[in-house]
This record gives sequence, structure tokens and C-alpha cells, in this order.
Amino acid sequence: MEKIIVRGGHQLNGTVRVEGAKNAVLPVIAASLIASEGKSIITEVPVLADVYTINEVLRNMNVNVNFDPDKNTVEIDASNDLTTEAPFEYVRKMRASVLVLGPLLARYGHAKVAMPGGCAIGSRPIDLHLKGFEAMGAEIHVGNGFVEAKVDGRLKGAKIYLDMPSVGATENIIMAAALADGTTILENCAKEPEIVDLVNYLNKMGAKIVGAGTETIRITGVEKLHGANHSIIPDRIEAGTFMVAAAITGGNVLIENAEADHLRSVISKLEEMNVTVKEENRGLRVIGPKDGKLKATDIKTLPYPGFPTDMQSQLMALMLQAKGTSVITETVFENRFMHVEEFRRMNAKMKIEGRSVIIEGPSELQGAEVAATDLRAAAALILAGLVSEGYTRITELKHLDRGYVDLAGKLASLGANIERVNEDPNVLIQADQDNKRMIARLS
Ligand SMILES: CC(=O)N[C@H]1[C@@H](OP(=O)(O)OP(=O)(O)OC[C@H]2O[C@@H](n3ccc(=O)[nH]c3=O)[C@H](O)[C@@H]2O)O[C@H](CO)[C@@H](O)[C@@H]1O
Ligand SMILES: C=C(OP(=O)(O)O)C(=O)O
Repeated sequence: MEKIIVRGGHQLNGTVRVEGAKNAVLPVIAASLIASEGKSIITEVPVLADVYTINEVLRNMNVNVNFDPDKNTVEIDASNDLTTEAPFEYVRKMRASVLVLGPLLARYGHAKVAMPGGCAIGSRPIDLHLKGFEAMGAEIHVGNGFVEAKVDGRLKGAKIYLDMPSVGATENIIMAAALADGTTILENCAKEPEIVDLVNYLNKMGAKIVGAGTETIRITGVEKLHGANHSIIPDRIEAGTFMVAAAITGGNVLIENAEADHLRSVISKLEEMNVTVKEENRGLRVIGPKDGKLKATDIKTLPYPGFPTDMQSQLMALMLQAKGTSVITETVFENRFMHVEEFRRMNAKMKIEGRSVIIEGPSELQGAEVAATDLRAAAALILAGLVSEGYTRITELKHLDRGYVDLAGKLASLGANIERVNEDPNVLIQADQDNKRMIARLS
């Protein structure tokens, strides 16, 4: 079994570079399906398990996908005749597989994708995606574990109001509307930077879309789209994770390629907590409090530009070190507190009250064996391990690998005492022997 083992107590210093954004590259690769001619070359592609999965989804549909992980590029040629199905084996691994629905429906008038189930952070339905397609004239059929969308001829432009600004629904509806007959006006849509990145790519492919990054997006349908070259924006959540790593260890880290404008809510909370954040030419410099004293604060997760739910668990790790009472309220997902139990195993003092977690800090964190419950929980447990007494062992790394490129290696390059190991689960090791072995390996 693979584990990450962290020995707490090391300050982080130096420079680290963030990769292209997972949540931008997945819709961009899905959108490449729409191009009936030409080739797309996508650069700044992070080498993540999710990128391998979306590439497989496309290959399974007869798209030529050529991923060069050494160059961080993906070349995509979707000009073949494609099949229009995404089976459960992919959707189960990665919910973002549902993002092929919009592009396939736009290009072929048909798409069949396994229904995504719930996941560790909530039930995550796709009703808003489907309502949008229906408003454009598609017939939706849900049965036998699949959702199938069909339209005779082209979709029709429509006025669509989203009940909530869902990121995935905004992306799927924009992609479907790109080839619709007429204009689609999408209101109350998501404003995340990843939406803007997707729209920039679609416009390079020949689409006519305005308003991305605002509440209303206007899509004038065109007859066809072609391949285009595009560079993925930096990952604001990976950047935010390193910001917390610097802050929690009282270090001084330059996070290259971090985009300050995408991180305003995170920067503002860190500053409230007594962390210094400086904008530099190459990125963001984050310096932990000189007196070592982090201040308690409250956060409420919200759609962009509010505080991102994908940074909630990392901030929770930081709040555990802050003096006083901090409150985190999760409003985006119904059940994104699974990591609280794992933090408690590390001696964290906190309680859940409805959609909020109340944290009494600072907690004297102790190393323990903990399991990642989702991707950001994995990162948060590693962050807590950086300041815990003794060794923290984090398992279930499949979650981490979906969204972070070599997080352990990058933290080690900044001075963390951290290692990824492959341990045989059949060998039972006494705690003291285990510790001796680790001391030999890490010190
Ligand atoms: C690949 C990707 O980009 N993933 C991000 C995307 O996920 P994703 O696109 O799945 O998130 P959404 O914005 O759609 O979900 C937000 C909320 O809306 C609800 N909802 C959504 C769609 C729908 O049809 N009906 C419905 O009720 C969801 O259950 C959730 O409670 O945005 C989330 C919110 O910022 C992030 O945490 C994810 O990292
Ligand atoms: C929840 C996340 O991703 P996904 O929507 O791909 O599950 C995330 O990136 O934290």
C-alpha cells in the first residue's frame, strides 16, 4: 500500500511552481471533441490521473489523443467519426467525464453517458446540465444507469437560467450551445476562472461566446468548430495549497505561476490570519507570521469569487494552528467534512454543527495513520502532518493523484521531511519498530 509519511516540525522555504489547472484542463480536453476538423494542441497540461482518465474517455470514442507528459502537452484530433458513449468505468473514476455530454450533443445530436453517482463530498446531481439541454430542444432519457440526450438536427438557442451557478452545468451548456441554431443566453452562470479559460479556447476554435466571467454568458451558435492551440491557466487550488504550506510552517515560499487575481478570497483570509502575501513578478510570496501566531478567523465557501470549497479542508488544517475559535461553513457541497474525523485522529479539537465546523485552536497535533477521504482532504492531512508531533502516515493516495502532481516531492524540495513509500500491507510492524525504521529513512 502506498503511503505518504511526513515528519512534522520543518519550516518550508524556497520556490515552487504550480501546474496548469486540473479544473481547466478537463473541460478543455472534453471541448476538443467538438472540432470536426483540424488538430488541437493543449499546453501546460498537468500530469494527473484525471488527465489520463479524460484522455482515455476520448480515445474510447475514436479520438486521436497524444499526451506527452514530459512536455506537458496533449495533441487531440477529433476529426474521425466518433462514437457517442462514455461508460461507467470512466465516470466512476472521475465525475468530470460528464463534460463530454455537451460537446457530443452539439456535434452529433446524441450522447450517452453513465450517470455519475454520489461521491465523498455529496450527492452531486446533474439536473441543471440536463435542464439546460432540454431547454435547447434535447430529449433526455435516464435509465439503466445511463443518461441519454438526443435531438433531431441541431439544438436550438434558448434563454436558460441556472438555479445555482454550477461550474459543470455552465461548461456543459456553453459547449452544447456553441453549435446550436441561434443564440443562447445563460443566466446566473458560474464565474470561475476555469469557465473563462474554456470560453477562450472555444472562441479560438471558432465559437462566438461573450460574457465569460460574468453572470450572463451569450453564445451565438456556429455551424462547426476546428482544432486550436491553447495554454491552460495555472491551478489556483494547487497554489492555495502551497500558500497554506508556507503559512502553517511559518516559512517563506515563492509560489511561481500563482495568479493573484484568481486567489483574492484566499489571500484576504490568509492576511486576516496574520500571514503576509506579496505579489511578485513571478508569482506570490507567502510568509508565515514572524511571531508564529496565526489568528483565528471564519470562512464560508461560496461560488467564485467567494472562498473556494476546494480550499476548505486546507484552511481547516491552518485554523487548527490558529489561536482562538474559527468557524468554517460549507455551502457548496452538502457533505464535505469527512476529513474532520481524520483530523480528530491527529488530536484536533473541533466539532461539526450542521453545515459548520467549529475549531478551537491551537491544537497540539500528533502524527497518526490517517486516510484521505477526497482529493483536497489528502492535501489537508499532509499540511497538518507538516506541523504534527512525530510521523503522520496518509493513505488512500489515489485521491491525491487525481489533482496534485508530486505534492510530496514538491514539499520535500521546500524542506519538508516527507516521503512517499510503498509498504506491504501484509507485514505488520510494531509501532516502535516502525518509528525506528522511519527515523532511519527520514533523518
Ligand atoms: C472538474 C471540476 O471543475 N470540478 C469542480 C467543479 O465541480 P462541479 O462542476 O461538479 O460543481 P458544481 O459547481 O456543479 O456543484 C456545485 C453544487 O451544485 C450542485 N449541483 C450541480 C449541478 C447540478 O446539475 N445540480 C446541482 O444540484 C452540486 O451538487 C453542488 O452542491 O466545481 C466545484 C465547485 O466549485 C469544485 O469543487 C470542483 O472541484
Ligand atoms: C472536488 C474536486 O474535483 P472533482 O469535481 O473533479 O471531484 C476538487 O478538485 O477538489
